[in-house]
Amino acid sequence: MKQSSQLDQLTEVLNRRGVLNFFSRYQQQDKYSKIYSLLLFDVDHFKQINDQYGHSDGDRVLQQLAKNLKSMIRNQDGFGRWGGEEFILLCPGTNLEQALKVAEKIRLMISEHNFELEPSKQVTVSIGISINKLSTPIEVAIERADKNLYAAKANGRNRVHYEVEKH
Ligand SMILES: Nc1nc2c(ncn2[C@@H]2O[C@H](COP(=O)(O)OP(=O)(O)OP(=O)(O)O)[C@@H](O)[C@H]2O)c(=O)[nH]1
Repeated sequence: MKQSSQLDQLTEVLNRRGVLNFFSRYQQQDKYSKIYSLLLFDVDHFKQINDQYGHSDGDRVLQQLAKNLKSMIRNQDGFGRWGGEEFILLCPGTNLEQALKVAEKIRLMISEHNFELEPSKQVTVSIGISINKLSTPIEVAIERADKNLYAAKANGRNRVHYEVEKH
């Protein structure tokens, strides 16, 4: 059982503190994986959903989204709500090819899910990815993923973005 101080009350997935705690345990204890990937995703035009259907339907969308995600991630992954309509998935030992597959699976699953909004509406997410060494601090990994999330939004939303960083 996770402590309630580490769970988000609305969606019952890890909250920010829970994600940070998951990460520090992973970074200290993992002896095998040399890399981790981080997926940062954000519901597209969520303000419009709130405005059109009301805040409680908006809340329900976040709850269903979190529930669906929880059912498809691996045991070793860490998943939580980073804030507002933004979620984070941390995948130990996952390379770019695998991360792109996971992200695309999530994107497609959300875009095809019936959120039972009336009138019906497609809900989509944009996803930014970063691939990191085990020693990379989570703040850096998030910053990298956030740049890619921003690009995914700018390129039209409902998409996954990853760009190799130039050093
Ligand atoms: N219902 C509900 N709304 C929330 C919650 N947390 C944040 N929001 C709303 O989420 C909305 C986020 O809006 P923006 O940051 O403008 O982004 P967006 O409309 O999703 O647009 P893009 O991210 O650019 O696609 C705001 O209107 C917040 O009020 C929550 O717990 N429940």
